[in-house]
Amino acid sequence: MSAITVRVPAKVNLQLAVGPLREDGYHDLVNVFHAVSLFDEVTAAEPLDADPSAAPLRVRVEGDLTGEVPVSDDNLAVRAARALADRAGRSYRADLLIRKSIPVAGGMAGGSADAAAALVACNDLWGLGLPVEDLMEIAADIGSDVPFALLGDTAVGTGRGERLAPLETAGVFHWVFALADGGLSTPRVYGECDRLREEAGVAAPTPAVSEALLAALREGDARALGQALSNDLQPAALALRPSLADTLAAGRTHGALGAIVSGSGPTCAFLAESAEHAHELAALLKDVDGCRSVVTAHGPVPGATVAG
Ligand SMILES: C[C@@](CO)(OP(=O)(O)O)[C@H](O)COP(=O)(O)OP(=O)(O)OC[C@H]1O[C@@H](n2ccc(N)nc2=O)[C@H](O)[C@@H]1O
Ligand SMILES: Nc1ncnc2c1ncn2[C@@H]1O[C@H](COP(=O)(O)OP(=O)(O)O)[C@@H](O)[C@H]1O
Repeated sequence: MSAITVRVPAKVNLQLAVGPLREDGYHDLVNVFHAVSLFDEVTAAEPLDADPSAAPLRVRVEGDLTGEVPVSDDNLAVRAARALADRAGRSYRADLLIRKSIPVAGGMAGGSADAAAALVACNDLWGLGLPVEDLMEIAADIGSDVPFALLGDTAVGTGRGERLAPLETAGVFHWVFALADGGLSTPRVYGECDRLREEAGVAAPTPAVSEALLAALREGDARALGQALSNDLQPAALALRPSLADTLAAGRTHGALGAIVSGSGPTCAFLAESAEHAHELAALLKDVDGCRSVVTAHGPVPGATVAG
């Protein structure tokens, strides 16, 4: 096969419990990931030119507002492909094309998604046949959120978020995402979370999964899920981007079952009662100040998958 395309979802964090800062610079987490139907696509193709002096891995990015995405070796998809080639012990070549719909630096793990998609696409293109367990290991070295983009659906991540256990869920949940202008840096938001805790004299709690959240997921109870959503990074994201408080308030006023910053933000996630309610809510939210655009999506959906 000379080109493989992989579709990979964004995530929203249903619970993000942030524990103490570890010596390695990461925080211990309980991170309940939920994959939603907002997708990037990554195509890995055999390079057409046979120039041996050309870079073995090249990347192009298409889509709106992709200015912040590096097209160098720093691109997470390139880093993932390189790590896979290193594991296979050979200098493989590929041209990667990323079609981005997931907001950049938006707290929806778009870069991690592209890395996971590149692993699946190159594993196939290069005929390596590595099992998903091996891809998971490589994924965790690229970033804490990358293993979940391989797995998809709904799962709880512990450690720095890379150790995953799938969660039982029932039914479909309907979401509205309010995308903001500009991104927020993940390390900066974690740093602000530590600073706010220090300022308030509050010790970081040991993270624990919410039983109410697990029950809501098991029962497919959107109303209970809306009540159980929580994000310890939200106060930090709001401190760095105060206008998000207005976006969240607008969603609640318009009847969202739950309103939360997605991960490190600045995307805000709203849980709706139905697909119809999600579309109504989206129409009402699109004129809120500071909101660049609004998209609807459902979850859970599978992780990185070769397109048919
Ligand atoms: C906050 C979350 C929630 O799912 O995602 P985003 O909302 O940014 O997408 C994740 O924890 C982001 O995971 P990811 O974006 O993969 O981060 P990594 O590359 O592993 O780490 C980037 C930086 O974030 C901080 N970091 C990340 C994970 C973690 N458990 N503790 C941390 O303190 C560290 O400063 C680290 O250097
Ligand atoms: N393929 C990629 N897509 C998006 N961002 C990337 C990618 N590769 C590297 N990056 C860098 O990673 C940063 C965070 O990206 P992203 O995963 O979109 O955000 P978040 O961590 O908030 O979910 C971006 O600002 C960008 O500089």
